[in-house]
Amino acid sequence: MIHARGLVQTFQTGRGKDKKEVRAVDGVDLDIAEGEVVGFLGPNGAGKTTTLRMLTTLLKPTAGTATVAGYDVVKESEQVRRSIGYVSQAGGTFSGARAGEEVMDHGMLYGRSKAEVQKRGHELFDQLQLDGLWERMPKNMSGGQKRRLDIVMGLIHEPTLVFLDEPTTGLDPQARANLWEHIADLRTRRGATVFLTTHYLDEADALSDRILIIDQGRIVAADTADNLKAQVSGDLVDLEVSDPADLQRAAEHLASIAGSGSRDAVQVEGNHVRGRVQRAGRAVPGLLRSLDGSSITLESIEVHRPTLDDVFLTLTGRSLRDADASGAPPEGEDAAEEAGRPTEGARA
Ligand SMILES: Nc1ncnc2c1ncn2[C@@H]1O[C@H](COP(=O)(O)OP(=O)(O)OP(=O)(O)O)[C@@H](O)[C@H]1O
Repeated sequence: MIHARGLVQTFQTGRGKDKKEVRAVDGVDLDIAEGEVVGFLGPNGAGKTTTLRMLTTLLKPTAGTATVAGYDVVKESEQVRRSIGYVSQAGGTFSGARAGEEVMDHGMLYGRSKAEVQKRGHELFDQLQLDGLWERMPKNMSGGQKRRLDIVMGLIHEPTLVFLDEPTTGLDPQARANLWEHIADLRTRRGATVFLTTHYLDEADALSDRILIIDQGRIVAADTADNLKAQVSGDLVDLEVSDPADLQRAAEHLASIAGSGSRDAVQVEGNHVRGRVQRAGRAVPGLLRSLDGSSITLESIEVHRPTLDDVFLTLTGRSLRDADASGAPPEGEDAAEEAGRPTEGARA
């Protein structure tokens, strides 16, 4: 469904001697099969949107090739646009018509009959909790309602390949949960292929069959959430020691079952000692006995299964939450080769 080889996108930023080149996407290979839901995860500025814009034909690659639904993104961009649904991060601008009319126009643009679009449009309004808003002007909708209308527009022509750029950003928790259900449904009921970017770890985890992690323009991991988590060595054991004088001794006990067994495998912070332990569920009872035997008392003990953030930390040495590409130039400067962005409001 989606295949890319060596995709690169560079942007020129700054002027005169401050001029520099940003490699927003730096050699991305992708293979996404029909019916897969793939989560594209990475910190701000990692290159997610830029990759998506190349795949949806909005930006011409600086180098590399990609086919989407069997069509070349550069040579057959029109066919690519006809074959996909796209919900951009920024959302669309609307013409000033009522929401229902916008949806009707958009669906009919794709050659669907009026009756079909009307039926599907009302269904989507219902499913995305926009019921009663068919006659409302988008400009009089709340941010969350407008976001959901963007999603209706991206899905109205029943595409079997859907690109969603941070679909749930700006939605309240209930609308978010509702949209998750809808995305899961796209695959199970309609057999659609979904490629979604997100920086919400829980979202990627809950929805995706497979997760691609991008950092600084490069894919650093591609696997199921479970397999990625299995790469992180062990569960995090967090001991809170009652008496700070016992911290170093507690650290030695934890180190004896953690990672390489060396004292470096554990960290001390405040009253806490933390380290990664293989199969903590089995190792912890013995640890508690040995701490007890040394008269070290604990306030608490917690065991955390690895998260996708731990995966990112293991791969890059940074936490996904703090890994925003600092020092990156502001977006929108001197965009290179904007490849014929469709008219405002039109979604491919
Ligand atoms: N038009 C542009 N001109 C200059 N630099 C750009 C442009 N668009 C993106 N960049 C830079 O390219 C890098 C990748 O940006 P991109 O928007 O693809 O990241 P992202 O992973 O989607 O981030 P976010 O989660 O914040 O949307 C960033 O350093 C960004 O500042």
